[in-house]
Amino acid sequence: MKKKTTLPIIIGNWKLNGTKNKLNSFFKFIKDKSLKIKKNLTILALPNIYLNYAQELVSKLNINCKISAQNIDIHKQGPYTGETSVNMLSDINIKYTIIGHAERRYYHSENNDIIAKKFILSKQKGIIPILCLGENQLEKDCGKTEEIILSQLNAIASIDKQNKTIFNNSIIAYEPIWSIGSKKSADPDLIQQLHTFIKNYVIKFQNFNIDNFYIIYGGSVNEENVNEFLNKKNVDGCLIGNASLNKKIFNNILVKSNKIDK
Ligand SMILES: O=C[C@H](O)COP(=O)(O)O
Repeated sequence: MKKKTTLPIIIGNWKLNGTKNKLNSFFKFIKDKSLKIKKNLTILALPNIYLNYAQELVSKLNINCKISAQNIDIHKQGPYTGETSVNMLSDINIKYTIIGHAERRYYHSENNDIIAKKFILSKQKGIIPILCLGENQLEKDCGKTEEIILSQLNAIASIDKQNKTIFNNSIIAYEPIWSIGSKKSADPDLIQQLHTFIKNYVIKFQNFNIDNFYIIYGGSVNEENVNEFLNKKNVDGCLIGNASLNKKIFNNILVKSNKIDK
């Protein structure tokens, strides 16, 4: 993000889904609809095996959509079978990666320390981290939402205490775990409040020196509710799972979000 990003940021996360055929049909649809995504920063996060293919496809079709990875390994190279490094992403010109998605935290036991290391690694390589954080249902029920967010932010801030610009050139995706894939999106007013909480943390930590730092919401976002979130202050965009898998729905989300002035 060398120059200021144009908001809103709409990120589709295909998770463990997709084929070459699906990608062809998805981007062809977008192209045919002459989608007005010029205004948005639109990103599609794909399984590693499709990154290069998708990158070439959007370039060939001249579509204004960036391609992101969904994860990186904690190492840059070496005997780590099955992993993909930040160096490899950079080698194929990928500029974004999701870090610390709730599904990585849960299914792959990634803790705050691992995620903080990945965050730093991607920043060192000039790859924009899309850092996911958020509380689970139990933590929410116990009133621990802010405490959890704080511990996740502190893990990043404390990995290099001298670096008071660590959150610059990054995207934070606040995703309450209970809302992911549940069709139970969060209350947009609450999201505004929590995004403001996150932003204030970063402003204070960096002593107002914030630049190219964005906070987006994820969790059961669809074409009906997307603008309820985007209309809120300090909501710079959305991270969308299920609804990004359907080209027509994702297209509608992009068209709708383009009408928002941020
Ligand atoms: O990465 C996307 C989020 O996990 C949200 O997924 P969802 O839109 O299917 O709830």
